[in-house]
Parts: sequence; C-alpha cells; structure tokens
Amino acid sequence: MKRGFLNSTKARKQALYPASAPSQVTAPVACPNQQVQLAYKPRYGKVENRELPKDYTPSSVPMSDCMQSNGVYKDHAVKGLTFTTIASDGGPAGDNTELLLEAPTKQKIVSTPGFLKPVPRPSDSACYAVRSTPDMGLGCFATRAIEAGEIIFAERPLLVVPAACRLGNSSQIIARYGIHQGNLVVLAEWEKVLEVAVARMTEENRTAFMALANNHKEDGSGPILGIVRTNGYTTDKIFDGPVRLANSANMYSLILKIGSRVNHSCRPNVAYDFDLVSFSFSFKALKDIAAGEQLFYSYCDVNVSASVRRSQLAPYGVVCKCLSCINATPVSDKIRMEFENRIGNTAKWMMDPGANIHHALKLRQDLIDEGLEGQRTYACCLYAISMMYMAMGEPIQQQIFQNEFEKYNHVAKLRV
Ligand SMILES: C[S@@+](CC[C@H](N)C(=O)[O-])C[C@H]1O[C@@H](n2cnc3c(N)ncnc32)[C@H](O)[C@@H]1O
Repeated sequence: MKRGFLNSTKARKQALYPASAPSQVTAPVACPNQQVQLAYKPRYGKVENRELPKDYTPSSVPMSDCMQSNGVYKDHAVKGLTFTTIASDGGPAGDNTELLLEAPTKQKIVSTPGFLKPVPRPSDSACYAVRSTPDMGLGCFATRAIEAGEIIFAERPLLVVPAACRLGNSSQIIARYGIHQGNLVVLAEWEKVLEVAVARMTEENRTAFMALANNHKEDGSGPILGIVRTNGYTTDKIFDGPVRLANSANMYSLILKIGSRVNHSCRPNVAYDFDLVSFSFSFKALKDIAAGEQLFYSYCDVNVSASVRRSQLAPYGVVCKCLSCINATPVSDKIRMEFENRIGNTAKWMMDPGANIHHALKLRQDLIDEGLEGQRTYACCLYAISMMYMAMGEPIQQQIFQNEFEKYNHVAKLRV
C-alpha cells in the first residue's frame, strides 16, 4: 500500500473498510471538530430481527436539482456533507468520481498543488483480467508475466464516502428506538444518503458499482452500504480536520471498479498507492507474478499470527486459505511477528559479517517462505546481505544480492 508496505500500522491505515466487531453495538462517537455523531463500526454477520420500527419513516434526501453542461450534477449539501463530483475533464467518463464529504475536506483536495492530473495509464493496460475464481467470487488475474514493481492498473475511485455513518442525529435515533432497532434505523438512514451519491453517478459507473460484491446482506446494511463495506479502501491522504483520528472515524472509504475485485491473501503480490494529484489508485506488483496467477492484496496485517489475521479478516467474510494460513504453526507465527525486529539487528550483524551472514540469509528465506517478498523488510535484508558480502570480500555474491535488492527496492523505495 502506499504505505509502501503491507505490514503493521501502515497497513491499518489503508486496509479495506475499517473492520467491525461481531454484533458490536454501534456506539455513536463524537467527532471533536464537528457537531456530528458517528455510527462507528456497524455490526457484521447475521443480525437476527432486522425489522425496522413500525413508526419509522425514512427521510427523504434531496437530489441535486441541476445538471451542468458536462453531464455532472452541481454540488449540493445535505446534513453538513457535500455531494460533489471529480469530473474526468476530457478523459473517459469512467474516470469520474462521486464524493460525499465535508466541504473543507473537498477544498483541501482540490487545492492540492497540481490537482487534477490525468490518471496515469500503464504502458500495457492488458496485463490483467477480471474473471471468476472457484471459491472467491470474481478476482483479478495476470494475463502475462508481470515484474515486481510494475504498475498493473490505475484508476479513479467510483465513489468516496465517509468511512462511518455520519447522520448528525444518530444519538437521537438510538435514544428513541433503543440500541438494536436504533442501529438498524441509522443504517437505513445512511443508505438513503448513499442512494443520492449513487444516483449522481454516470450510468456506466453506477452499473459497475452496483455489480460489486456485497457480503453485508444480513447485518442491516442496505445494498449500497453493503457494497461500500465489502469493497472500500482507505487512504491516509483523505480525512476531515487537521489530524487523522486514531479510530479512523474521520476517514473515507473509496470504492474502485477494478481494485475492489482484488481478493485477499496473507501472501500478497500487489499493493497500491493513492495519488491525490491525479486522484487515482495505482496497483503495482510486489513480486514477480506469472501469467495466469491471481492478484492478491492483503486486507489484514501480515506481521501478526494466523489467529489474529483470521479475526481481522472476519468482517470481510474471508476465511483465508493461503499457504501461510493452511500451514500456520507457532514457528511461522513467530517468524511473522518477529521479522521487523530481526532486521533491526543489521548494524550488529555488520560488525562481524562472516559470523552473522547466516542470520541475514535465514531472515530472507523466512520471508520467502511466508510469501512476503514485497515487504520493506525483504529489501532491507537484501541490502544488508549485499553489504555483508562486500565486507567479506565476496564480489560475486555481493553483486547477486545487489541486483536482487535493486529489483525489490523498486517496490520498497528505500533511500540508500
Ligand atoms: C473486495 S471483494 C473482492 C472481489 C470479490 N471476490 C468479487 O467477486 O467482486 C471482497 C470479497 O471477496 C471475497 N474474498 C476476498 N478474498 C477472499 C479469500 N481469500 N477467500 C475467500 N473469499 C475472498 C469475500 O467474499 C470478500 O468479502
């Protein structure tokens, strides 16, 4: 991820829609810089009795009353949020993005120096295809061999909406209907708001959006919120106010046409960057990918045990069957949990490279065995090995690892 990498805290910044706990109560959380209540972390899984209160009448959320000459609706504000469009401006209409966000956040985005550059187009747009998998719904596949570091596709999001249900009156709703039915009403009201954002889309984008997967059909989410929760990415480049809140409640969820078709693996072979200036995501290969191989992104932290990964994946309805999950042992758990610390020993290893080279080679092998060659740690490790061979006066080995380092540094972008 632009995180550069999938591990630890950075990965959390850019995971799919923030994970939620099973049957967790939707606690309205006050956002400090605004008078809104956030229905944060809605429940997932099967919620029994999804009947809305008899006396509940859904709000009517107004649609923009005016379309501009470029076929894009004018901005309009509802309940403190603005419906707006980033239009492709001469590019393909598929590059339009619909957004629902706070007005100052929109201002921050559009005043980014250089905004709005065209979406970067990879030289070969035909290196991937979306098709069926036997057990994961649709997925993205390489149609030819792709090298580590290569950009596979780039796209603007179809939709950008707050990562939490922001209604402003959630606490009154909960007070009136109680927690269980109040939560259902909050979700229903939020769906009404999202319906307007989707109605503003071009027909092409709306069709693509509504065709995305939805694994939130039984938790009270409406069809649009279900799609948002199943497919949303986050970026630490878009949030309300001066700082990103620790609970991510002021962040946004971004739903993509192609990126949202990428399935999960704890042995990811792709990562993404989000560029504010072109307002686009670029998905790049973390390692060499063979023709026909499926592209995988990690929806969870990769430097944690299999059981922690399992619990992080539960809200996505994913039971991961990657090699690392199937073959997980206490030893592999330890490897994942410790690889960041182990690379911290590099300076110590360099004091006596001959005696310590095996530590660095073992770390490299462990990362390969866990399918984590895209990690920054892997590139750091290759660099350390090449430096150690240099210090040992072994130029051939040094060159081999220098070359490998350069290949993976294309992904890791270490400054050395
Ligand atoms: C963002 S979508 C990915 C694309 C999706 N497969 C589709 O058909 O559009 C996420 C959903 O895909 C499925 N999925 C993703 N990774 C999976 C995996 N490793 N195993 C099983 N299902 C997976 C789950 O249903 C998950 O909720």
